[in-house]
Amino acid sequence: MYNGPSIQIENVTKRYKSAQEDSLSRVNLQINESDVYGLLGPNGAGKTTLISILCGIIPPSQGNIAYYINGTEISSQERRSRLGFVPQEYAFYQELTPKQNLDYFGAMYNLSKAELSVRIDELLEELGLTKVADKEVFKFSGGMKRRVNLAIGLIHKPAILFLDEPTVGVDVQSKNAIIKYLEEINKAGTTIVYTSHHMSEAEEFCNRIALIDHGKVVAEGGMSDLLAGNDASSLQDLFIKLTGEEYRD
Ligand SMILES: Nc1ncnc2c1ncn2[C@@H]1O[C@H](COP(=O)(O)OP(=O)(O)OP(=O)(O)O)[C@@H](O)[C@H]1O
Repeated sequence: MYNGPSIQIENVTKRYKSAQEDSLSRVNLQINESDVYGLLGPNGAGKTTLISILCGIIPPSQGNIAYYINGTEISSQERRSRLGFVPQEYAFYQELTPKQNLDYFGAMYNLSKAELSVRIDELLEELGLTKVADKEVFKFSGGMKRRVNLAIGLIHKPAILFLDEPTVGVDVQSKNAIIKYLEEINKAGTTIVYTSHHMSEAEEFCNRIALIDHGKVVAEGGMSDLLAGNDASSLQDLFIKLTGEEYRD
């Protein structure tokens, strides 16, 4: 399978309007097609800022990002249909059902009615939501809501999927189901970029990570190389070694 670069991030810097400091400073990273790539770091490190820039929600102040599929750079017009984003906040309408939500968000992409209907049934099935497909989402547990959020980000079968804390606030069963599903779509060819505060989850799930602190990349590489190179017994151990034990409130 081709495994060239999927995303090239060059010198990306972000300073929010009216901020005194950069939230990201000269970030350079390469993410490859087969990667499950973790953006990790303490509170306020710049993870959400970086993932929001990568999926095009906010612009960088400086720097450049290029996206590739099978070695060909994708144009800015194509990005919307090839990139997918699952935000930390719920991105759906609580008073609608999963089916209605997926219909609504699916209509924003150029899918035919028939294609959309097949895709919705497929996602509901794969994410264990078929039985509740016609119930309003506000009645759902945290885990079910997370799975609806995920289904919406995947409705157009993106080649590159960004997820900001996709398993926050869910029980072990839903967390397991979400990670297993993401592993499956990664094996089938989807590049995954994700942020998380769950170190054991990230250690198992990601093959590569960038550790970010105060807007800068402080470590980057393959999970096992990084652990061995820093004499760390676990990702949590590495994290504490490189970012310290002080609170980041
Ligand atoms: N809209 C904004 N305007 C000004 N500053 C912001 C804005 N959003 C984030 N910041 C600042 O940028 C820095 C990075 O924030 P960001 O949310 O990217 O961190 P994070 O690593 O995702 O943190 P967390 O783990 O708490 O979600 C922080 O200092 C934050 O206060």
